[in-house]
Amino acid sequence: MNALAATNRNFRLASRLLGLDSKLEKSLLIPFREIKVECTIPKDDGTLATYVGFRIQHDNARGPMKGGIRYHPEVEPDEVNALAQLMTWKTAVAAIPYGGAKGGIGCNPRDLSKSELERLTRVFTQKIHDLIGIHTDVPAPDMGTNAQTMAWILDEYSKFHGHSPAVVTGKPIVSGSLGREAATGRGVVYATEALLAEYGKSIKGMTFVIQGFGNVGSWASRLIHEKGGKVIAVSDITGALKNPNGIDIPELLKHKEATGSLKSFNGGDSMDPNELLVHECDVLIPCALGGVLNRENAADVKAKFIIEAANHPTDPEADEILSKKGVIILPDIYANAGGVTVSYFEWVQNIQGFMWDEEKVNQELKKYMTKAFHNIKNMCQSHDCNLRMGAFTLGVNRVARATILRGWEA
Ligand SMILES: NC(=O)C1=CN([C@@H]2O[C@H](COP(=O)(O)OP(=O)(O)OC[C@H]3O[C@@H](n4cnc5c(N)ncnc54)[C@H](O)[C@@H]3O)[C@@H](O)[C@H]2O)C=CC1
Ligand SMILES: O=C(O)CCC(=O)C(=O)O
Repeated sequence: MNALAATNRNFRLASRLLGLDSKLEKSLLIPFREIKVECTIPKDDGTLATYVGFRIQHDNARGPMKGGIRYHPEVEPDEVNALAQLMTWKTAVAAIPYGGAKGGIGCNPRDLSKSELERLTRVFTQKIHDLIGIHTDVPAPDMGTNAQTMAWILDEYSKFHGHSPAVVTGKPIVSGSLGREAATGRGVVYATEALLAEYGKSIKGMTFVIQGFGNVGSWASRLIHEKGGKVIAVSDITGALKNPNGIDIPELLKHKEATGSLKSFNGGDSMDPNELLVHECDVLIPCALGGVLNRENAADVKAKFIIEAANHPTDPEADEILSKKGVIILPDIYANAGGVTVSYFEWVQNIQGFMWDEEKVNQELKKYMTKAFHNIKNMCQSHDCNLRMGAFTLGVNRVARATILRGWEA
């Protein structure tokens, strides 16, 4: 099932549990604005290349729209639409005053030089600068983008509107927030701890398999390792490796930093990346692409818990198979909300012109993640549903209430 159909399906199931009427359902589902732009840049060799960029602004009933910008060859409008909608429910689950948006450019950032990436980011910003803003839509990093990308967007945007650090989050520390780079991975760990505590378990001594070793996957791995969890398999686009005794994550981070790859690390054996998702473990954490758990592999998954650090890693068909097997899934719109929560702290700091220390950022993040988990559990009890529907009903209900209060449902 494609990402948008899957997201719409989860929304409709939640809407039914909440008893929303069809007019309100429609107004919650239809995106506010869909932007598509062609970005032509000179390549380093003098030829011209054109890339298609999107920004889908889904909903602003609860505040400015918020969400990352992804650079990946598979970026296409339906998926960006789904990701934008997920942001609307995620910011509501996290109880931060934002709506949802997402953007992306169809390109392979690994094939572009740094100066080509800078030119592409600046052209994209020139095309959308009038449609984003501190109180309208605030982008952030996602797959294939990082703090440097955000610094280029800020610089280009500021040429048109004056210096405006709060127009993007996930920026370098000079005007960003301490703790933002680690925030999604840290939030994943807080969420995992909250879930495991329900089962009388903790991270220490449990086995973890992690798909993706970029921003989210590497921070989640590092923090799990620090807490005594055993990361027994990891993968990225360059390959996968396993070690039943636990991978030395600090050494792997050094190896990745030095070589740019997981390949030829001597602290583990290489493995088939497709086997990674069905590898024996206590906790599986997908931290890369959407739809990786699907009807082809769901029946073979051996993990007892799945923490959705990636956005929409589980196809609805897989959801059904996994839930019949008794696998507990912590859904993306909660599990990876640490990133956007610290983005909110960054935005607040930029607007106030006052920087928090890292301890305060992490303490506040833990407070928001813990509270959201308990709010989700309450929805699970009152609607007799699983964690995904608990999170969806929580998020959709908050957005529905704001929509009605603003008189937008008609
Ligand atoms: N960066 C953030 O703050 C947030 C990211 N997310 C989600 O987390 C996921 C990862 O994002 P980031 O870590 O920021 O991206 P990133 O670009 O820093 O890292 C992505 C990682 O996935 C790996 N990867 C790509 N294709 C793969 C494949 N076929 N098999 C295995 N690994 C593969 C890459 O090699 C890389 O290690 C995405 O789904 C993103 O939407 C969610 C919330 C916030
Ligand atoms: O930090 C943000 O504003 C958005 C992060 C994001 O794109 C996501 O949570 O999927």
